[in-house]
Amino acid sequence: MTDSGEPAGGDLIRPTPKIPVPDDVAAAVATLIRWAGDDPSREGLRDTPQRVARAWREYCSGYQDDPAHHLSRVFEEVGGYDEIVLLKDIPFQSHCEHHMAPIIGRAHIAYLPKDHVVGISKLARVLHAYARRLQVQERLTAEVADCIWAGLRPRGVAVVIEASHACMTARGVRTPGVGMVTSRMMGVFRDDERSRKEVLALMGRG
Ligand SMILES: Nc1nc2c(ncn2[C@@H]2O[C@H](COP(=O)(O)OP(=O)(O)OP(=O)(O)O)[C@@H](O)[C@H]2O)c(=O)[nH]1
Ligand SMILES: [Zn+2]
Repeated sequence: MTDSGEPAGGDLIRPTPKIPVPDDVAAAVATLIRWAGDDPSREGLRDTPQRVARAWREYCSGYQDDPAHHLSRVFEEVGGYDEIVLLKDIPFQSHCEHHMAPIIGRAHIAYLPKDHVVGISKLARVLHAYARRLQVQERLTAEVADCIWAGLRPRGVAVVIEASHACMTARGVRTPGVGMVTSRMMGVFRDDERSRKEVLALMGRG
């Protein structure tokens, strides 16, 4: 519980603020509903264009988030710790840029520090800042790795992302149960096979 008596992480479960939706955005959603075969003026759909528009602001809130900013505060007093730091199994949601359909997955993000570390939650914040945009999984993986590489200047970065794409499971080829795996290895994790094996083993992908 926080000081105000709310459950920890309460700001994540507050109702979405009712930001004003521009008329043309709501009209576009109403057009889509009509095109899908329904009547946007019927009672159950009356507020849907505004709701959908606000939902999309939330799904795409990463455009208002500067990923590099999350890595600006680092800690140097880590008792000489110079082994792998791994944040494993981070759940995330994104949307594919081809169909704007959900991408749901997990990321494993590791780095080998040189002389400082970052607060561990910041690795997840970097992931979400890029995931909450229209994406392809390859670019998401590369952007997360590149951001950590540039922001922390570590000896190595390894990012592995496993995800399921609703554009493949719920439509199109309709193949449920398939997962896409992408990875980006930088520094020692790219150049040294032993380090790469070690980080992949820690990720459970040895
Ligand atoms: N490489 C990659 N492809 C993706 C990702 N998300 C979606 N796709 C693919 O993007 C492709 C878009 O292909 P198009 O032929 O233009 O679109 P489409 O006719 O809807 O294709 P189908 O999904 O095969 O029905 C599809 O093959 C999707 O599976 C991603 O993150 N990475
Ligand atoms: Zn897609």
